[in-house]
Amino acid sequence: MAVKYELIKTCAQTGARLGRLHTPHGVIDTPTFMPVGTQASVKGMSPEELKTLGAQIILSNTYHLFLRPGHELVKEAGGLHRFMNWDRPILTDSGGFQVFSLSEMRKITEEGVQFRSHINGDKLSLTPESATQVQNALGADIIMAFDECPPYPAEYEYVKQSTERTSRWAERCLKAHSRSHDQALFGIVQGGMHADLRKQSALDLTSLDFPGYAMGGLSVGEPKHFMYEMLEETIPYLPGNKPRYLMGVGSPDALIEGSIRGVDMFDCVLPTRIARNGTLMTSQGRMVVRNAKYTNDFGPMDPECSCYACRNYSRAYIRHLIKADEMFGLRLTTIHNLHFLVNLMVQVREAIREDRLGTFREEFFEKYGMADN
Ligand SMILES: O=c1nc[nH]c2cc3[nH]c(NCCN4CCCCC4)nc3cc12
Repeated sequence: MAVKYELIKTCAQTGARLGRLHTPHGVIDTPTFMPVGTQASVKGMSPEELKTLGAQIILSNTYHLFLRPGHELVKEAGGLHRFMNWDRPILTDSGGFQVFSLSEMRKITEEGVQFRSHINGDKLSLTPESATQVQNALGADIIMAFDECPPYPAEYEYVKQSTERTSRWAERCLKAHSRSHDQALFGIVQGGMHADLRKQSALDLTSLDFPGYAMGGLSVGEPKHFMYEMLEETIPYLPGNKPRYLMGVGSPDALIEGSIRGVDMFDCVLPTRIARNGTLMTSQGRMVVRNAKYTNDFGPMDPECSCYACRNYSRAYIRHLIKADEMFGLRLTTIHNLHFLVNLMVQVREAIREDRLGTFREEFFEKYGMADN
């Protein structure tokens, strides 16, 4: 098994676990946050800067790379690691979610999904087989089964049909997955906000014995407590010796709450996306550095932060760069936000090691201010 999960310990105070995920391109300490590099680049970041801030694995998107530049070109370049000069682990999402969140004119059948490219309107399709073959060509260490992420809200009957189809698609992905690479194919549990459908989906997928399991269909606009409830309804049916990946989740509160419930892997565009409009995650909560009140503030963005941006630049300078539309400003806010979440997971792992993640949660929320950001 080229990708192997090693459970180190479970937190005595919560259901969190400390682990290490071994992959062909290196080891990942879990729980982990994965920066998102949708089009084979974490926007504005060099691989060296990502390593300096502590990123151990990054995510890229099959949908985007399938549309542009095409998986054949990436394969010809020697695969995604070579193409983007990132020699650590990569995970690729399978494309189903992006088809529904980005493309026009979609048609979903048992075969797969037909859609129009959001770039040039070309009529395209993805199936469990083709999405798996594209990911085999891209060469990520961890690839995802092709699934449907039902919209929220959705009728129970629709979610039931969609979830059962996703289970059939998962089996087709396993059959299509070429074993010639050392890639691990993870299954994605669906089931909407319905405990019975979540349980059935987990049982269907674990019967196929994937090396890891994602929980999809969440972080789609539902209230956060629904998401946490669905984690509690799903995780008991997933094997303890395999990693659990909560897709699309990246606010500080959700990373802590998800870790407490036994999630090992997270990804989200949130830190990089809000950085590009000058919003920062700091130990004192969210801060909009382009706000006029920072015009003459010559202190660091976050006094408690040790990132390159906070050690070398002031709020006034970064505010100026953003107001002046200088690229460097957004690079600094991105460096900070990514470092903030990667470092938050360092603290979460430390708290698990010391059996005090419940206490850490209280202390963090006290300073950061409550959830939903
Ligand atoms: O069910 C899923 N299957 C495959 N990939 C997914 C990716 C997902 N990403 C999200 N949520 C992303 C939410 N994100 C929050 C910050 C702003 C942009 C949207 N849910 C997901 C579910 C899935």
